[in-house]
Amino acid sequence: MSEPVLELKGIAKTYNKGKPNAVEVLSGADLSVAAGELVALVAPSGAGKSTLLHIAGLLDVPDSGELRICGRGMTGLSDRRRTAVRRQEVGFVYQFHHLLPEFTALENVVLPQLANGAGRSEAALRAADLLARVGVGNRADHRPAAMSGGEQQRVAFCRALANEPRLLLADEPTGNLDPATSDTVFKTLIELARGTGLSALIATHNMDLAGRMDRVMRLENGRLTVG
Ligand SMILES: Nc1ncnc2c1ncn2[C@@H]1O[C@H](COP(=O)(O)OP(=O)(O)OP(=O)(O)O)[C@@H](O)[C@H]1O
Repeated sequence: MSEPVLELKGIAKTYNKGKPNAVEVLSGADLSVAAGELVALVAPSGAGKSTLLHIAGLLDVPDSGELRICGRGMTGLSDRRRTAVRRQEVGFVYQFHHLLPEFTALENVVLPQLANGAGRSEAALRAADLLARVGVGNRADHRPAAMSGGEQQRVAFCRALANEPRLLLADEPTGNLDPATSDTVFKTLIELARGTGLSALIATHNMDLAGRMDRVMRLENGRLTVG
């Protein structure tokens, strides 16, 4: 069997450590996500979901514990190496799309590829293909403000997958949408993930949506348990 794409072992994180306002958020979180596996992350508000996703995506560092991405240990890596791993192996989707407002949908999906060394025409082809796959090919020349919330979020998925990451991390990716749009957009995300064979850890409050994934993990009291 191939090695896990994401492995967390004993991850601990306390904000403002040693101060009177210290907040212990993670206290030994363990998780392993296999290649091609889609895992839902459910947690009460404030339980540390975003903190966990930021650590898994190399945007934050734990106080202790071990993080491995695609079999490689991340402890002690320089900022430069961490940025390179994040750019190549990890895609992020947030609750709000965070697309660049002055660029079109296509350009928003092209730019991360250029930053990763791709040529312009190759990047444009891939962007157009991704946009078509999630049903917004006809919005490629629109700026974010001229798209619906569901369309903006579909473009955000494409941007997250632009550099063919092995791991997708999503923090309530449809939390900002009405229930019907959320449902169709979430389905699109799952189909896209399944179609590209990537692994994903997707936080959601919606148990119905979580149930469509391979496994549900619950974050509570600083630890992860089977949901
Ligand atoms: N930079 C910070 N400094 C101090 N405390 C923080 C910081 N970031 C988060 N926290 C606290 O850590 C806890 C976990 O925050 P986090 O954002 O990870 O939770 P969450 O599960 O994503 O919450 P929500 O579902 O409400 O978005 C919260 O109590 C929060 O107030």
